[in-house]
Amino acid sequence: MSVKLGVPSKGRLMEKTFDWFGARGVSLSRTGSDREYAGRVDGVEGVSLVLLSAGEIPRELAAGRIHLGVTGTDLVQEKLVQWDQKVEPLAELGFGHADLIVAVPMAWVDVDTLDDLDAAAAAFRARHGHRLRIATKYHRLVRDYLRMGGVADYQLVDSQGATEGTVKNLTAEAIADITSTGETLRANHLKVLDEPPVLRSQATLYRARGAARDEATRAALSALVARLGL
Ligand SMILES: Nc1ncnc2c1ncn2[C@@H]1O[C@H](COP(=O)(O)OP(=O)(O)OP(=O)(O)O)[C@@H](O)[C@H]1O
Ligand SMILES: O=P(O)(O)OC[C@H]1O[C@H](OP(=O)(O)OP(=O)(O)O)[C@H](O)[C@@H]1O
Repeated sequence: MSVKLGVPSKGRLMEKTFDWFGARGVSLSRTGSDREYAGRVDGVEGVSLVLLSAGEIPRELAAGRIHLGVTGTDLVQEKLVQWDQKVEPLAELGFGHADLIVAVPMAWVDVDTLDDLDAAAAAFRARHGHRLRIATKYHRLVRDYLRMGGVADYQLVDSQGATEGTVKNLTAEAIADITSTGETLRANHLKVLDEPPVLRSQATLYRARGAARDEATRAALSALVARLGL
């Protein structure tokens, strides 16, 4: 069996991942038509490329269907319970940097910290009869962060995209999402809480723990990892 290397199939992470491997003598490329999710690996034996959504790579690693995978730290830590028992980070790749943050409307001049948010949430519930809504797709990470930060009286509402728009659309009062330049937040009149972020994320190469059970796959995996200088 060959080593299966999972790489994001499109978007911001794919090209930079190809560049990162290329700079280390391992050439990744897409084959076939623009729309065909097929690819090849040159420069090292016994490795095949699996093009996947970045969001699915954590699950594929945990299931052992791919041996190595590139995806964001945020997606691994959100999607895998006890992620460090399932995957091992081999290298931070130095791109795809983004912070997972909590943001509130700029107009909330009294809310800058988690303590302020907790007070605002209690006041909101007293006034409106329902809990303050925070829109996010990072349910697990955000719930843990708010619990540690002492924020109690809120509810998470699911948002799988365009999360910053939920406040304007009146489906949430606050959001928790990834930001890099901050432009999307500013354009939607939101400000980041003056606290450490929930998580600082970047693209990372992970190895599936417990994958590569046969000797040939283990040897090919070791050769690839050595070739990458890890
Ligand atoms: N603005 C940004 N700048 C840098 N990195 C970002 C930004 N937004 C998201 N990311 C990172 O890119 C990675 C992939 O996110 P993305 O939402 O594109 O994946 P996805 O949901 O699997 O996409 P798709 O399902 O459309 O393939 C995540 O790790 C995320 O942290
Ligand atoms: O700080 P910025 O540089 O403005 O980037 C942040 C935006 O980028 C991501 O969205 P993406 O483009 O992946 O679209 P999405 O809303 O569909 O997730 C993220 O969810 C933010 O909305």
